[in-house]
Amino acid sequence: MKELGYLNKYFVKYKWRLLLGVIITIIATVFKLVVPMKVGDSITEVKQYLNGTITDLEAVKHSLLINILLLLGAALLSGLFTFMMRQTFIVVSRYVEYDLKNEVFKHYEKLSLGFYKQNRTGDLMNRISEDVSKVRMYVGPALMYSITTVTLFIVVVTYMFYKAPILTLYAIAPLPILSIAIYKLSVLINHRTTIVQQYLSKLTTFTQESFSGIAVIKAYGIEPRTNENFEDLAEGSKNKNIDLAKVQALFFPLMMLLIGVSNILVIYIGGTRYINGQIAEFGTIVEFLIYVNMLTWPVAVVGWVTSMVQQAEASQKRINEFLSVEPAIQNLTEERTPICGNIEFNNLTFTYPDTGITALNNVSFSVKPGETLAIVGNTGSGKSTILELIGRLYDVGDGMLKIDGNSIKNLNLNDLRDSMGYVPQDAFLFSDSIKNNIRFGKENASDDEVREAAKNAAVHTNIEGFSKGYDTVLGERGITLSGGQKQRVSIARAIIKNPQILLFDDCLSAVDTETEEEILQNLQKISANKTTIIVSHRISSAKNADKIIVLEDGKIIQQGTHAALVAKEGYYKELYAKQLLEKEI
Ligand SMILES: Nc1ncnc2c1ncn2[C@@H]1O[C@H](COP(=O)(O)OP(=O)(O)OP(=O)(O)O)[C@@H](O)[C@H]1O
Repeated sequence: MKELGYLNKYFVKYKWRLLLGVIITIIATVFKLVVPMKVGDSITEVKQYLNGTITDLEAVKHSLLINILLLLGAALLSGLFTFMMRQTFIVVSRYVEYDLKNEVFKHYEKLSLGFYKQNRTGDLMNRISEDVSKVRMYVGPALMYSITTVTLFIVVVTYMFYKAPILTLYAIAPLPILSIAIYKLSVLINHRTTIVQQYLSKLTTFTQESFSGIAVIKAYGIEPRTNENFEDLAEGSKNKNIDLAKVQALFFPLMMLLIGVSNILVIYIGGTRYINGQIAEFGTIVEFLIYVNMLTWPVAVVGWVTSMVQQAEASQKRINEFLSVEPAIQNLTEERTPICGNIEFNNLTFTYPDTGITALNNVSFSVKPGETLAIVGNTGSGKSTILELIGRLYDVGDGMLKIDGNSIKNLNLNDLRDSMGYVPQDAFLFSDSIKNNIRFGKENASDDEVREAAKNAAVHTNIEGFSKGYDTVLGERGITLSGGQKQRVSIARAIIKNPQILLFDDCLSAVDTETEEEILQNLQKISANKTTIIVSHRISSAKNADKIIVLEDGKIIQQGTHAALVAKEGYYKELYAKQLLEKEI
């Protein structure tokens, strides 16, 4: 229960509703008690009439009618309060589920990229959905059934003891066995359910991957092999489901068996004691039969609830594990720090903490507002790492990377990120309209602003070509954009933000050279007093930059303007010559 203690704050938050739930549960239980009492009374009266103890038939009939009305009233009220009880406990559990999901999601968002690399997306999703659902079972049904059981036990068993103590002992004797048996069975069911879920998750992942990669599967003609793999997984899943069904099928027969034993005991012991005159009223036997049946479910539930709580504890432990992860990147100042865009790398060496790869080695350069810096170099030479560090997606040692003369860590993280328009290497667009994807950079942008940004990113004409224009929906159920179109929508998203620093990570690679030229010219106008950094493999993207740096294995091997670099022997000149040749061919 240590881990579940985390939820106490939610119990405090919803204390009044929960208290109301407890009161309603007690009232519902008291009304439940009236039903067997009146049945017992009615049987006793009929028996007394048959014995001749009572002779007035009309009085018996009248009394029976009153009992029936009371019984009906009590049953209705008990039903109404049971309904209200569910409305309080189950509704509170849904509120807690909602709060917890939001809390976990917000925390996930704060965590840095390293966390996402260390943990699988499936795991993250499971903790926010499956695990939170299991925790809800503790807050809702487990709590509700525990309170019902305790109240019912206190009220019913006390009354039973008052009526016939020895018979009560015999009647409730098999109930602990029932509770333990159900607990054991629930543990088994939960264990097998977990296995079934694991198989289901494998099956879902396989299906999802197969359909995402359907083009590759068809192109390679491997449908039969894929079918076989699917069949194997489905076969495994089926067998595990059958295993689960076997133990689930035991649940009710086991309950029935133990209720049967209690019933037999009540009839036998009750009958004998009535004959011996140790029980005054015949109706008590019938009344006890109803009580035993009433107690069975709550007692069975003790076992079920125990395993539910165990599962919730395990799930909360998993949730707490992630909630206790501190974001590696912390905002160290609440003070506002507007950004001008003076970027300075000073003998910076950076090693990725998780892989130990040194991506940058003693790198120094600077770039001012109004300037464009181009970074070229082989794949894996550290170009993207430079942009990630400027965006503070990773932290560097103190003082190595300065913006506007301050160490990047001393800047307000929100101001820093607000001042940036970052276009990553793999353009990621959301399953939403093109308009909203561009607006992502500026939430309240007008249609005209969206259009203007798209024009500057040279994608306006393409978008107009779609029948629904800017309202065209992208993603799984929408249209698929070409690689170049995606890159340009992603550029429009950065442009519309009108940031002080523009970071383009090889985001023109899928665009033809003419369009590239058009975009670069537009960018020159837009970024007149902004700091722009363009990472590229193409000289055409770099040639107009104010400064160019060439990276190799994390080190700057050349720097200068295009004119200066083509005049010197080295990587840049070779690349230029090669790309010029390719263009001519
Ligand atoms: N998130 C990361 N975690 C660990 N190592 C990384 C990470 N990103 C990149 N690396 C490693 O750092 C080195 C530099 O990578 P980087 O992405 O900066 O190169 P790049 O020049 O941008 O390459 P490309 O042109 O292929 O995009 C590579 O060896 C890469 O494997």
